[in-house]
Amino acid sequence: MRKAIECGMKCTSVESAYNVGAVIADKSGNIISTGYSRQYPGNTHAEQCALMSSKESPNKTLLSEASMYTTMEPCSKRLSGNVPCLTRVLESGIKKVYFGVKEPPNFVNCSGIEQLVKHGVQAVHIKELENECRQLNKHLSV
Ligand SMILES: Nc1nc(O)c(N)c(N[C@@H]2O[C@H](COP(=O)(O)O)[C@@H](O)[C@H]2O)n1
Repeated sequence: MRKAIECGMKCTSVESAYNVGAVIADKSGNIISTGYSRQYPGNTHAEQCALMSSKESPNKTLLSEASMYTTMEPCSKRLSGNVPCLTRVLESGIKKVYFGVKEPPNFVNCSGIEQLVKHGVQAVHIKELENECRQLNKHLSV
C-alpha cells in the first residue's frame, strides 16, 4: 500500500476528481504494475491504469493469483459513463483487493467494496494507512 500511496502522489490534482494510486502484485509481493489517476489520457482511474499496464508487464503472473492495492475503494459508478473500476477488477479475475479509504460521498455513492465482496473478491481495509491515503486528497478536504 505504501507503493500505491507513492503512485497516488504522482497525480495531477483537479477539483473534480480524486487522486488515487494503485498497485497490482503477485502472491510473493512482486509488483506486476502500477497506476495513478489520469496517468493515461481520457480521465483514466488508478486501478484502470494499473490493469492496462499489467498487460505490458514482464511479470506474467495470472491476475487471478494477484492482488490489487488501491488507496481508495474501486469506483462503482463513473460520472463520465466510462466502465467502473469495479467491473474492470471483476473482469480481470483479481481475487483480493486491499484498500486504504472508502470513497467519501462527494461525487457519487460508491458501493465498490460491497459489490466486490458480493462477487467473491476478498476486500481488506488497511486502516493503519487510511490517513496517509486520505492525505492524497487534502486539496478536496475529504
Ligand atoms: N477508485 C477511484 N480511482 C480513481 O482513480 C478515481 N479518479 C476515482 N474517482 C471516482 O470515480 C467516479 C467519477 O467517475 P469519472 O472519473 O468522472 O468517470 C467517482 O466515484 C469518483 O469519486 N475513484
